[in-house]
Amino acid sequence: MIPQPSSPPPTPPHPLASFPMRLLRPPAFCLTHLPPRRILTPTKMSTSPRKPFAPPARPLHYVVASKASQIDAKLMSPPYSFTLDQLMELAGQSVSHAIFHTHPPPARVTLVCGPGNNGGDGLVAARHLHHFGYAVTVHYPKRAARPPFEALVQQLGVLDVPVDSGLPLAAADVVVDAVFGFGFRVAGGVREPFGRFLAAMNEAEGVLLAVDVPSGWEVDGGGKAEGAVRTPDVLVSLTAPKLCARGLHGVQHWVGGRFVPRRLCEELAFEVPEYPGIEGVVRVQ
Ligand SMILES: NC(=O)C1=CN([C@@H]2O[C@H](COP(=O)(O)OP(=O)(O)OC[C@H]3O[C@@H](n4cnc5c(N)ncnc54)[C@H](OP(=O)(O)O)[C@@H]3O)[C@@H](O)[C@H]2O)[C@@H](O)CC1
Ligand SMILES: [K+]
Repeated sequence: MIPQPSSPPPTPPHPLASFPMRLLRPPAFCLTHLPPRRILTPTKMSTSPRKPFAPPARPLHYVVASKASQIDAKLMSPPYSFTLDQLMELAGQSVSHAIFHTHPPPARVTLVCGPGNNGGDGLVAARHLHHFGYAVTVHYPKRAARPPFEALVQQLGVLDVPVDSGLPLAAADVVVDAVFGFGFRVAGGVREPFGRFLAAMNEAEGVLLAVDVPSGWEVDGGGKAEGAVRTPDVLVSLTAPKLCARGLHGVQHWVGGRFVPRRLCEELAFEVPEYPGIEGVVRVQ
């Protein structure tokens, strides 16, 4: 008789053997299954090939100033119930993202902020740009002494972002015009001290980027106040482009503000563009 090798003792069943397999698989978002993270340095970002621009499939919808303020008022009333702080944060963040796409850091950005909400958008953008690695300077000649503007200036102070009241403008690669938006009144021209700041922006070197509306331009038409800013190199329209942006040539045009409920678009009969992926801004021209 050939001795048979003694068989190993039977392995006891795994405690989870009867557990459904699909529950044992790691979920798709499990961190251990993500590919190793690539750290992008500013240099790598600025040299990476950019996606070619494809115009949007749907035609852009332009709004007049009265429609823009109606949209704002509705957004801040029930049932939409946004606060001004929220809208300003979203607007300013969109501007900072558009700057990142058009002019990645490292770069110097000078923002000129006006007395109203357009200026507030500039203050918010300045904070985000600081965190993205830009060298930021703010010029804010007429500070609004009310919420949320005071807090926005304090937040810049904590980051050591200089907030200057006067001129000359700090030298910059990108100059941001956040002086007037759809609240600008063309009658009577540009009042001081803003006339001097618009003139300084027109003389400044660097890319000129306008927030929502080029300052001094008639929002609803082709007119401009004397001393208005020149045609910007980049325009970031907020929520929906204003009528004065129609027919602009040679301007890189972005729209920001990916938060508008479909129901509001239907209620007020306006359209917003489609946004790619998780972007809060989209280039439309
Ligand atoms: N959902 C969105 O899209 C959101 C949009 N938001 C942003 O708000 C912007 C609209 O803001 P806004 O209504 O405060 O008006 P804005 O254009 O900043 O200017 C008003 C100031 O300018 C002054 N002023 C006027 N004419 C003048 C003149 N000729 N010469 C000198 N001064 C003049 C006027 O002074 P006043 O005549 O009242 O004395 C007042 O102080 C909008 O474009 C967008 O950027 C977000 O923040 C929120 C979400
Ligand atoms: K502006």
